[in-house]
Amino acid sequence: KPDEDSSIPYAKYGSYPIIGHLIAFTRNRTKVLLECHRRYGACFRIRLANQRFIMIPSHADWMAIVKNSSFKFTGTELGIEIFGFSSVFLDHPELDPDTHRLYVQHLKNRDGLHPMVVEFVRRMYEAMRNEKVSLEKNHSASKWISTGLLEFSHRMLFRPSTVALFGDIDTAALEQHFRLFDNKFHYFFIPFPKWVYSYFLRKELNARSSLGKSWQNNCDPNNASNFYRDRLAVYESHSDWLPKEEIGKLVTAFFWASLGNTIPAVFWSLFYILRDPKALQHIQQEMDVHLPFISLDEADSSTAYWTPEQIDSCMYLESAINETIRLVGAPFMLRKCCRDAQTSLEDGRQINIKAGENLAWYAGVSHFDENLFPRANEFIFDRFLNKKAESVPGYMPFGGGKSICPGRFFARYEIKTCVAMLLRYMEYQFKDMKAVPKQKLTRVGFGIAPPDHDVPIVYRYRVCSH
Ligand code: HEM
Repeated sequence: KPDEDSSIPYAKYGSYPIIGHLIAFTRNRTKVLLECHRRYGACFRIRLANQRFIMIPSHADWMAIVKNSSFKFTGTELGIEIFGFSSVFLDHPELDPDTHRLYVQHLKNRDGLHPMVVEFVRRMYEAMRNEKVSLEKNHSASKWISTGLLEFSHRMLFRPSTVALFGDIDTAALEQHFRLFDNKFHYFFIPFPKWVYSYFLRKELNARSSLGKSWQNNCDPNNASNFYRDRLAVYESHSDWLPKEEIGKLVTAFFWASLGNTIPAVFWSLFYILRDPKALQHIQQEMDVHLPFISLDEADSSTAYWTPEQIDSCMYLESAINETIRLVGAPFMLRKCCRDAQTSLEDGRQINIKAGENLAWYAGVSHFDENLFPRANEFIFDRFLNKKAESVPGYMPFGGGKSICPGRFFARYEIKTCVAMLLRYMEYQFKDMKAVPKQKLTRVGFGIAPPDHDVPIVYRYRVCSH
C-alpha cells in the first residue's frame, strides 16, 4: 500500500498471489518464519489471505512494542471472533481492569493461588483413587490398560482442573462439547464469512453455545474457587449492561483457556520426560525427597496431600516442564496499531507503523534460536535448572506484556502434579519407543498444539504405592 513504510519488505518466500503465505503457513509456519527471518532480518511483512501482518521476530524488539501504548492488544475483538462475544464489550472497556485485578489477586499471586492448587491436587488424588478402586472391583487391577497418551492426559487433567476452578459441576456434560469445539478451535481465528461457520462448523458452533448455556445453568456451584466466585460477582456488578448469555460466553472463553493448552502441555511433558532416562532418574530422586508417600488406598478427607511448597521443591521437574514448553509452546502474539507510530529496532532502524496495521511476534522463532537456546532442537531436561523461566530472554510460551497468560503459574502446578502422580502411582509402557508425533500443524501458533496423532501406551496402577 502506498502510504506504508517501504523499508519493511514483503516476504516473497512462500508467498502466492491473493492468498499470500496461507499455504506455506498451513504446512509449516515455524519453518516459513525462521526462513523469512533469515532472509529479511528484523522486520518483514506477511499476508494470510485478507490479513496482513508486520512480523517482528526479535523478542527484544517485541518487548518494546508491547510497552508502547500505540500498539493495542485486541482481546475483545478476538473474543468476538472465537467465542462469539457480542460487540457490547467494545463499548464497556471497564470490564477489562476488573478482570485483570482478579487475575492478579487469584492467579498471579502465591497466596491467591494456594487454595486452588491444594484443591486441584486433592481432586487429582480422588480421581486416581476412584479409578483404582473401580479396577479392583472388576478384578482387573493387575491388567494393563491400553490408551493413547493424549487421551490419558486429557482424562487426567479435565475433571480435577475443572472442579478446582469452577466447583462441583457435571464435567461429563461439558466434556463432549469441549472436545468438539477444541478440535476445530483454530478455525475460529480465521475471519471467514458467517455462512462458512454455519455451514461447515455447525456442530462446533452448537457445542460452543451449549457450553455457554451450561455455565448459565450452573451459576453458583458448590466448592467453586474464590477466583470464580469473585469473577461472577464482578459480572453481576455490571448486570445493567451485561446479559447472562454474554456471561456464559465469557466463562466459556476462560474455561477453554484453562484447558486448551494445558492438556497438550501435559501430553508433551509426559512424552519427553518419560522417554528420557536421565530426566526420569533426577525427577524420581527429588520426588522421593520432597513429595511424601501417600497411599492411594488410604487417602481420605483428613489426608494432607502434596502442598504447593512441596511441589515447588521439585526443581528438575520444573526445568523439564519449562523445556518441554519451550519446544512446543509457540504462540503468535498480536498487536494492532491504534495511531500512527514509530518504533526503534535492535538493528538501529526506525520503522513507521500506520494506524490499523497489525504487528505479530512468534515464539517459535525465539525458542529455536541457537544463540538463545544452544542445541535448540534437543530436549535438555535441566536447561532451566535454577533459572527463573520468566526472565530467560526469548522464552515466552505464555505471551508477554499486559496480555501474558494469567494462568501460567496454575498450569505449571497442574502439569507437575500430573507427571508426579503418574510416576508415583502407575507403571506404564510405550507401545513404540521410536515413534515421535509431530504437532498438529493447523493448531501451531495458538499456544501449545496437540500431537497430530495419539501415542499408544499401556498403564496400570502399582500394587503397592509405598
Ligand atoms: C501450558 C498451559 C498454557 C499455555 C501455554 C497458555 C498460553 C497462553 C497464551 C499464549 C495466551 C495469550 C497471551 C498473549 O496474547 O499475550 C494466554 C492467555 C490466557 N490464558 Fe493461558 N495458557 C496456559 C494455561 C492457562 C490456564 C491453566 C489458565 C487458567 C487457569 C489460562 C488462562 C488464560 C487467560 C484467561 C488468558 C487471556 C488473558 C487476557 O485476556 O489478557 N491459561 N494463555
